[in-house]
Amino acid sequence: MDSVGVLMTCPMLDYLEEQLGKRFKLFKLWNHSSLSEFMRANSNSIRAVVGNTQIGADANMIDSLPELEIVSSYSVGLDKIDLKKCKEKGIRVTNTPDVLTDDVADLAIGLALAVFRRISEGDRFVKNGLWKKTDLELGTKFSGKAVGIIGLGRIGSAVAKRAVAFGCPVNYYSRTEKPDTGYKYYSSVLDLASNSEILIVACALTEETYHIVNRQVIDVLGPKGIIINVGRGPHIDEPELVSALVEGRLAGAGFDVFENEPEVPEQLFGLENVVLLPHVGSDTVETSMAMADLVIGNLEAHFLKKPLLTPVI
Ligand SMILES: O=CC(=O)O
Repeated sequence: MDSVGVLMTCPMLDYLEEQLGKRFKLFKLWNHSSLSEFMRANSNSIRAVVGNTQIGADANMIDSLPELEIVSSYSVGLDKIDLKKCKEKGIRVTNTPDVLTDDVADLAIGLALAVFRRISEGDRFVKNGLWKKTDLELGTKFSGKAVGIIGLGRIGSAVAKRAVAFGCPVNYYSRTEKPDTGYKYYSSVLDLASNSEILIVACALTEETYHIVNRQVIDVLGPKGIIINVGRGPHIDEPELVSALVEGRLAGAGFDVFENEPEVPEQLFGLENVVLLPHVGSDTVETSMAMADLVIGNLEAHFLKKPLLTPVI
């Protein structure tokens, strides 16, 4: 397979780069300053693209690669891939589900705890020597709070399971009610928010879920409410969320994702009740390796004409 051209769109994991380099003819897009020159010279050799949450395969890229057969994404999210175009052109698509579910769900609960119990704030407080002068303000209990989950897929269900272990009643919104969950279903996000004390966004980003958390949702969650986002930045109307936090119309928030990563609204930097992470939901050693192995396994399966491990298309 070492003559098969595989294009990586941006740096991901050293292990993935090494392993792809051992098996395929690897092209690294970020090493080329002129995209058009790169495409002119190499587009006919590239049969696979490996993208991620930053750079996937948009319509432009797909159209520039006439020999493209497969997009193997180093992510579970597919929002950076033009799926419609892939379908039209018969290009296969794979992602990395399941292996990252636990990590993302762990992080959602971690962010909730960090916000409710002031963990990041307390860390800054101690490191800045403030403990000698005063006490950290009281936190808020997390156990038992009504948790509202947007999206009860793999990750949302794993978040729900963890929330139950904290004694939290679980509510959820999804397009359709899931049978036999034991959780309370709401067919509107607005109703979910008005019946929850913490809202956790865990759904896929699609046209329907863009800005699924808007001003109205924020307002019904109210000044005691907390929002956690481990989905995608564009799930939330970010300027509205920032205003709500700055004006005290929300109690706090924890974000792993933002609308224009790696840009983060600077108004959030001074807010102690907001915990910010650089999109690291699946970034553990164990999970990153497992994701890389899936990316490679899907490519190998495709070029050996075997069934894909985790096909999307
Ligand atoms: O955000 C992470 C992913 O989609 O894998």
